[in-house]
Amino acid sequence: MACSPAWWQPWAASRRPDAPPNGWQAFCVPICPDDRNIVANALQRLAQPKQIVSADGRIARSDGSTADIELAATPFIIQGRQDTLLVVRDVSERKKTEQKIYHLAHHDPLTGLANRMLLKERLEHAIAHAHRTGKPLAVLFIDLDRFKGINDSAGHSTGDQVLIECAHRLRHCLRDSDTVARTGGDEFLILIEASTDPLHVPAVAQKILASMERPFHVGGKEYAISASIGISTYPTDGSNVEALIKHADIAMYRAKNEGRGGFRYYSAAMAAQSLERYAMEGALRHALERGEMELYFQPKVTLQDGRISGAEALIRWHHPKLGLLLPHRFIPLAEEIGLITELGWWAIAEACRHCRDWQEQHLPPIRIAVNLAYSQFTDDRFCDKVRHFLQAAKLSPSSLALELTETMVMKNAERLMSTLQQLKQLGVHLSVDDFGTGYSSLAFLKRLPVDSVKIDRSFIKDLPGDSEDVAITRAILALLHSLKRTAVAEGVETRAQYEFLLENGCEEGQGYYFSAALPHQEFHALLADARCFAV
Ligand SMILES: Nc1nc2c(ncn2[C@@H]2O[C@H](COP(=O)(O)O[C@H]3[C@@H](O)[C@H](n4cnc5c(=O)[nH]c(N)nc54)O[C@@H]3COP(=O)(O)O)[C@@H](O)[C@H]2O)c(=O)[nH]1
Repeated sequence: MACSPAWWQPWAASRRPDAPPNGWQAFCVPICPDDRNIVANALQRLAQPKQIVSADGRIARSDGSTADIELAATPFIIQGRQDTLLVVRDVSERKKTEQKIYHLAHHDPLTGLANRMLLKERLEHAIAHAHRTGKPLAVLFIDLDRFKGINDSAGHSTGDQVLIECAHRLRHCLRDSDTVARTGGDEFLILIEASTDPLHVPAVAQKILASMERPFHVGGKEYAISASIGISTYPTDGSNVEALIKHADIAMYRAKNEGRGGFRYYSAAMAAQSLERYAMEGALRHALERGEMELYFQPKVTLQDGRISGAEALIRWHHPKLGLLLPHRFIPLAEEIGLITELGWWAIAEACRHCRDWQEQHLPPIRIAVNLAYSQFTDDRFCDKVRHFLQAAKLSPSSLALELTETMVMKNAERLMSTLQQLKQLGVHLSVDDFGTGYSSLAFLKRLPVDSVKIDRSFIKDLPGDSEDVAITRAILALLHSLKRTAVAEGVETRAQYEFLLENGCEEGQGYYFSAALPHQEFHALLADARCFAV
């Protein structure tokens, strides 16, 4: 066997044997010991005539590093004698590029975690292994709670830093043999293999939840999020990659719906509910274009004289199969799937149109109130859009009231303050809904440019019998009066409640004692009647 001098170069001239390299043993010297068998095995296949064989291996460089090589052996016959031409190429650069491409294709560029493709590959191997060994495995589907709020309020680069830190914390909660993947914006999948201890997976889930609840520090500011986790296990919850991921996802949705910051194992009952949810989602996406949404109107009454001062527009859905649905059956879903903004603008346009119609028919003038969703209100052009809808309906801004919950305002007070001020300048009436449930400070309430505050029905419910609610309601009324805000009591259901509120100076009330929410024709009739609710 004769080798060209180039074969020895990378390995080191100084280490070249004195005698010219000869024979298989000598040829193998530069090849890394671990790879010699691979090369030898490949060359043995040359025993088959006319066969070209190739093999990959590594050679040791003089500096201690290694180079990737590719060997191609071609048998040939010269003057009746069989020989072999062995061509060896340094393919280190090509290998590096291949590895780079593989890494890019299998990893998330932001966090460096595995991506969905790699997770699926590993899960497929893990399922095969679990099938052979009988050791179960678990898939954890993690979705961050309130992450979108960070992106919306602090910007995407802050959001990115939070995601990087999340990835770091997740890795710390797991063994090296487990796989953590980022599979979407704020979604992560984890593969836990060979979890024979039944307490191991819930313990990991708890550890992850605790680690996500620690505050995140970015750019000198502190951010709080939590995580919801769904868990599926092999073989109980599925026998293939798709089923296990889908079922962990369903369980995650359940964890989220049950209050966030927790984990749930998948169960077959969840699948049925999830099908129901998908059907509901599909129907909701078409409800507006199919004309299935309707606004109902509940009167607001001036307690002193019993006259209708306004109405709250409350959305209803005529579901083609389920009949008339109240907002709690579909508003949370509309929020989740991003449809709430469209529904919200439809409600504003529709409420303005009805209010203008009543004015044109010379009914007693009233102000129409519409509920806002948080995502709708955080739109930078919110005020311009409101102005546009008012102009389109030819309605004066003072005839429109917008209701925001206290929790909504507290979520991002500083950013929303400027929108509130713009709306105030426009002349729209602003009202804080569900007051008393959101822990806003008195100083904060004083700064809020709102006209009226609705006292949450939980304080009204047990009036006047419950001494604590009596004290709280009196305190809220005194506070609102000193801040010169109009007080509106929600959920007034009895005459005793009405009298208590009237005696304590509450200006307006809304509730079944006066009227439930009504379809627009019935509300029109009530208004035309110039009905006075005072007794
Ligand atoms: N973003 C949007 N949210 C909307 C819209 N329309 C409604 N909503 C939200 O749904 C919440 C519930 O509405 P609804 O089921 O219609 O309930 C309202 C009343 O029917 C109910 N109510 C009224 N009087 C009483 C009463 O005496 N007792 C009692 N137990 N319930 C009563 O309260 C709801 C109105 O309350 P509030 O808004 O707090 O004044 C609704 O609260 C909105 O959050 C929409 O278009 N967009």
